[in-house]
Amino acid sequence: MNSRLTEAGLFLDRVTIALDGREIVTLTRRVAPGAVLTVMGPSGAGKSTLLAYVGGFLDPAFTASGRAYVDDVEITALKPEARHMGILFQDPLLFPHMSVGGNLMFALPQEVRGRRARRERMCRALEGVGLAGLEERDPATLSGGQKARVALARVLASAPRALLLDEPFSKLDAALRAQMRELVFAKARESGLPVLLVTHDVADAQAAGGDIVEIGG
Ligand SMILES: Nc1ncnc2c1ncn2[C@@H]1O[C@H](COP(=O)(O)OP(=O)(O)OP(=O)(O)O)[C@@H](O)[C@H]1O
Repeated sequence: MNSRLTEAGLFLDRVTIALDGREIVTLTRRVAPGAVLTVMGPSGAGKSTLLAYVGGFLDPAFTASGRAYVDDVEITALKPEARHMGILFQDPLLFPHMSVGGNLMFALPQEVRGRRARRERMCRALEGVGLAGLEERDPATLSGGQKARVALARVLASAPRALLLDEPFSKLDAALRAQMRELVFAKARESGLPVLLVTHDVADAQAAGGDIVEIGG
């Protein structure tokens, strides 16, 4: 049954999402490890809805058919937490009552055992986004760019199998935005993570360098 699934990455097989009987998304795409599929289209077209489908948190108002796979494993019926998706939104959504390090520790997989190993993993994740030494900081004291990096480090620390990015750069100014997207795409390549990127910004799509899918319109 799985004979056609011979490649790693994210595979969306005849995914159709409908709202009130009307199809708003229909697509078949493969996203290779480290590659980015950019999802564009007008407001209300269904871009975030597609991410919700892949993440497993589609609102019951929608109906969906088709299948989703990560590394040849079907995830269509799995609960969100069993899909291991790394999700970034417009806002970094850091836990305000935890230090930067605490935010990362919280996201580490349970398989990373022992205080020392967990701390080491957390420090390495921070270092990986250029924020070594900031583990004790209160997130409220960070700049917007630093918060975005912590959010990325937290997602990467969770050992995701794919990244779902919903306008993650849109609140950053132009220079930071360019830096941040380069960092995200570099990390995705380094970790071999397929990426679904929702954006309105053509420059994001160009920087991503992968396929672009247009929804709606
Ligand atoms: N929970 C929900 N119940 C019913 N309809 C919804 C729900 N969430 C979204 N919608 C509708 O589904 C459609 C797709 O919404 P979605 O948020 O996916 O669009 P989008 O392309 O991401 O838009 P934007 O670019 O503005 O973020 C819209 O018509 C929206 O009004």
